Amino acid sequence: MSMVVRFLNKIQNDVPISQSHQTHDFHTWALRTRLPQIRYIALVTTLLYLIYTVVEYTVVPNYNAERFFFHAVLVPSVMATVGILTHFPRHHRAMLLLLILAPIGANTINVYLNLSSRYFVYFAPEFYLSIMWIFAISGLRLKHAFISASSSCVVIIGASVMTDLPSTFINLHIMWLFSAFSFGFVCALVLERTHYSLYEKNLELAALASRDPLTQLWNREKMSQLFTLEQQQVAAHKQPMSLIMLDIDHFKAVNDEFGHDAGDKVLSHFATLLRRNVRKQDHVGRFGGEEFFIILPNTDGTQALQVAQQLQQCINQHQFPVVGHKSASIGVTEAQYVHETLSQLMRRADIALYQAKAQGRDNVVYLAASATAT
Ligand SMILES: Nc1nc2c(ncn2[C@@H]2O[C@H](COP(=O)(O)OP(=O)(O)OP(=O)(O)O)[C@@H](O)[C@H]2O)c(=O)[nH]1
Repeated sequence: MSMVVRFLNKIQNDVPISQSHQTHDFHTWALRTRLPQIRYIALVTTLLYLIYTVVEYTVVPNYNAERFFFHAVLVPSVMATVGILTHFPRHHRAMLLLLILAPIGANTINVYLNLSSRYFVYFAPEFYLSIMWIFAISGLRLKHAFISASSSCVVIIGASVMTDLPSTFINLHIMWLFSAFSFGFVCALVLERTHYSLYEKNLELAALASRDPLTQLWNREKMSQLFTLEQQQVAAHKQPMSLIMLDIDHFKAVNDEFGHDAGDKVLSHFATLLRRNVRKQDHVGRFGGEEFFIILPNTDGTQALQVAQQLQQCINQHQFPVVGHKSASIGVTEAQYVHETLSQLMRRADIALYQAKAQGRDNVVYLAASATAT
């Protein structure tokens, strides 16, 4: 079985998921999108089993309590539980386990109740429907559906060949099982691949929606989200957090003298320079125009001031395309308290930036929260 699972992993990874964490993210995302399907199919299956109980009562001459328990109580309650568990993310593993085991159980019950009875042919379609249900209807991902369907087939075929049913009938029965398995498998594979394309498109759209197209830095909305996430760390671990705001000096002159395209190139170079000279955990964004800002998690004001001074040095030493040397004015501040908003922090950094400009540009100014407190 492990070889088969490895094979399935390979097919899925050809999907083409390259990194394992991305595979994990995809399956988490895919499960979220399939939850309504799992919920409603579980509900419909529960109801159909109850109807089936009534029909079965009219078909089987010696209808007994055992049949009633399996088809009116056990299977419907398992499926109803699956449906209910879809509402509780903490229990999704248990839900999936039940969803994998339920069809194996239902098929084993069918084998137990009907295989040796002379009415077997009437009940055989349940096997074929069940295999299709596992792959194409249940909402299970390919690997889990494969485990559930192949285990069911082992039980069904194993029990069928041991009966004294005519071999021609057994051959036909296995043929139908094989057909249901093949159709179901292909259907689940195609569905999973389609899901993965959707997931990739989703990622692309999310990336487009969160980046500034010219510099590829985060845009303001994304910076806001990142700030909120970092704030949770600040609250949880009592870590400091700082903000740096940068504005290229006399940028209008670049556009006026060298044209808008040259201005764009300077902006892109400036963005790359910032990204390369901060830590991986820092978030660099473009505020619009020639203004940039950096969120520095786990960094106090003094450290942020040092980072800003290093950035100022890098900018001064850099030769920008077409225009050569450019400088920037920089405002620095530290978050004052846990619930300070990004706008409040930016306002303070902006005041510091304005002071840096007022002091003749190419300057770094640090503004403590207490300096603006009223
Ligand atoms: N090339 C280019 N220019 C832009 C872009 N966004 C804004 N600008 C220009 O950036 C310039 C900003 O100029 P100002 O705000 O007057 O400031 P400045 O000339 O940099 O002067 P100081 O900030 O006072 O040093 C304007 O000329 C805008 O047209 C952009 O995406 N590309």
